[in-house]
Amino acid sequence: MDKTHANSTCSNRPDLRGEINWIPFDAAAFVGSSLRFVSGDPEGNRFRVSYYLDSTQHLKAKVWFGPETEGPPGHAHGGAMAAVVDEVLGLAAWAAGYSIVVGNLSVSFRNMLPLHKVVSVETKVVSAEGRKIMVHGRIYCEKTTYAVGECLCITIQPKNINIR
Ligand SMILES: CCCCCCCCCC(=O)SCCNC(=O)CCNC(=O)[C@H](O)C(C)(C)COP(=O)(O)OP(=O)(O)OC[C@H]1O[C@@H](n2cnc3c(N)ncnc32)[C@H](O)[C@@H]1OP(=O)(O)O
Repeated sequence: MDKTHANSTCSNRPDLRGEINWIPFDAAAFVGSSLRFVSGDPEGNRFRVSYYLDSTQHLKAKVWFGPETEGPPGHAHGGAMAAVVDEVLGLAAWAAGYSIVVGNLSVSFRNMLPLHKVVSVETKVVSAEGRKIMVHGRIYCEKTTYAVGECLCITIQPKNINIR
């Protein structure tokens, strides 16, 4: 059997269902419909994304990396992984109640991510000091970590961002 078809959680099918105890999170209802770059095209060939909150209210995402995310042959572009980390970790801060933009993003690429793969993204708001909200996260599937991110978010006045 093709290894990539060996189990349903890492299959080639864009199965974006959440895991047990994850509840769907409607990002557009929360921050508006501007998040088109990563999660705005659920039928497209770049990314397909579903958001969830886990039982501890941490934001999670299931992400399919489609053929248009290609960088190295057959694998995701580092910028594609960074874009996912940027959106998901930034959104995690919003989901935790902070109106932010991302001020600084660090992404460490740990393994090449095959195209057509569904992976998970986990997030955790690790600190909030003044206007600085630090969010950590990771793109992974089962025991494989593809990228690790550290995202410094800076709070802004909600009136300074036009949510639509
Ligand atoms: C509805 C939207 C939903 C979005 C969901 C999230 C997903 C998308 C995530 C993104 O991609 S956001 C887009 C990419 N980010 C940007 O375009 C941000 C561009 N930068 C800015 O707009 C400003 O630089 C920023 C609002 C971040 C800060 O400007 P301010 O003038 O408001 O703050 P200031 O420069 O006074 O800094 C405030 C504090 O933050 C710190 N800081 C600001 N920018 C920083 C930075 N880049 N790195 C480290 N620290 C930074 C700064 O040192 C200072 O620390 P202290 O209070 O301790 O002195």
